[in-house]
Amino acid sequence: MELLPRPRREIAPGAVHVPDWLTVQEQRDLVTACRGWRGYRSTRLPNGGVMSVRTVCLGWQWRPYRYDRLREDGSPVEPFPDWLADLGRRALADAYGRPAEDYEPDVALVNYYDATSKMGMHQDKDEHSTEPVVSLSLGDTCVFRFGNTEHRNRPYTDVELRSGDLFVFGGPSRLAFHGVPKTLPGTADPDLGLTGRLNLTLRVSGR
Ligand SMILES: O=C(O)CCC(=O)C(=O)O
Ligand SMILES: [Fe+2]
Repeated sequence: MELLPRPRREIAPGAVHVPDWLTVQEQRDLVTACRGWRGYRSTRLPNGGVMSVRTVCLGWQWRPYRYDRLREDGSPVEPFPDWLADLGRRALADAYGRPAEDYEPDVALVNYYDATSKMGMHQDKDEHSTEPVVSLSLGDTCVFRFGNTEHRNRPYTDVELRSGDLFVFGGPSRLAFHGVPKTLPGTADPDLGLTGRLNLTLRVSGR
């Protein structure tokens, strides 16, 4: 039960957290869409590591560290739907308080976190574009660590991202290191019908 409204907050220049941005119905619809996308899998990294999140890409396949037309098994990538680009424009406009008609995201990473998944500190730097990243969270709350553009260590700010929250990072924060040190299992509203956490990041590939 939400008691205190959480304010919109600029975490760093160009990095804005907008709590409770999605309505409950929009969250349900997004969960349904996420269930429809096929091929969630743990990404294997060139250093031999395997990510603990399971990911499906839309529009372009992220194959660390580049975007590709095809998935690893040669199958086609799920299309990036027009409605998701519309949602991205609305998100950007609300986060920055300015029109965003020219924002044209063409790739999304949809990450599923189970109770033990995390994501290490990294930069989203495989896009050939300086356009912002739009992040939408569903299900379990997580600790989202938003750092600086220099390195993966302090200073950083830990932000709780809950279901329905929007986070946008662009401008001077576009290449800030960020990660998810943990989720808080069991915090999702049972009515959402999602065990764990989903995060969508909308990006402009620049391809
Ligand atoms: O799950 C999140 O909130 C962040 C995901 C992320 O940083 C990414 O997909 O690059
Ligand atoms: Fe990222």
